[in-house]
Amino acid sequence: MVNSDAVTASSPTAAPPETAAIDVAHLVKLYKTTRAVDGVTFRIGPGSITGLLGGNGAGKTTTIAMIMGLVLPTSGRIQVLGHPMPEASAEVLGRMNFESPYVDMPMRLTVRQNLTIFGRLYAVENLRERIEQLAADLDLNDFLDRANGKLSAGQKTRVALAKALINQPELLLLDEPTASLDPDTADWVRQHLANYRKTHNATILLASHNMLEVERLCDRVIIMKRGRIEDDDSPDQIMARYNRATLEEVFLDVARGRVAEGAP
Ligand SMILES: Nc1ncnc2c1ncn2[C@@H]1O[C@H](COP(=O)(O)OP(=O)(O)OP(=O)(O)O)[C@@H](O)[C@H]1O
Repeated sequence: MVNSDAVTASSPTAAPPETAAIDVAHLVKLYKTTRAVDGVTFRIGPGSITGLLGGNGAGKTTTIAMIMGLVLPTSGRIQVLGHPMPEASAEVLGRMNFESPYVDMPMRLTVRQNLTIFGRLYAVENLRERIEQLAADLDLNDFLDRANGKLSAGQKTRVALAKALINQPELLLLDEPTASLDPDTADWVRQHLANYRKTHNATILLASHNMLEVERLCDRVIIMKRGRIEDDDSPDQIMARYNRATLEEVFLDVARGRVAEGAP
């Protein structure tokens, strides 16, 4: 159960710009005997890009799903844009959005129809123009009137990103945003996300298996292993601590149980 008293008790009286975009404390999710998330605490400032790294089953998707309010935590508390989740989801959901390759959009509807439905759900103003803008930005025009089910995996990923940006969210949660994209398109999507963050002062939390992506895009990296946070710092600091030149090498160290220098 989410402890809303704890939220009230620890809420800072600071001015809104200092309110964390995401603030989670002692988050736990149990699936029967599996501790998918096992006591996770972090705070993410507005306007930052944070990467969630970890091997298969580390708890990244579950963490993101709880922040979105899609999965209820077993215990712990979550605040998003200064509001407790999932209690205040009505106030918050319109200001955030997410993308996951595991959540498909209706297959028979065209890309334009799908974006129209999501745009209406988010009460987007001037929706037709917004869809045209996204189609131009994300290069969707060649298949805007094709059924979603007839797109390639990479095209679907771009459509999913358009859906995630339709309401110009302040907070964007991305689960492997460049999965199944070719290197050129993936690089271009990363550039788009970096620009979006800059122009909208948006906060982005992304789960990724692409270490280079995280190195290039993220100010901060949270490494998860078996539902817990194993490390949390800037990519440079983490690489320095493990005495490694790339995050990929750090990832292998963590996966194989090697310990960082100076670790407790
Ligand atoms: N709905 C569910 N029911 C039961 N167990 C689940 C469920 N969802 C996730 N799990 C389990 O919780 C753990 C964490 O899964 P999660 O999907 O959060 O990991 P992940 O870090 O996103 O992994 P991946 O990189 O493979 O996507 C895994 O052991 C998984 O099997």
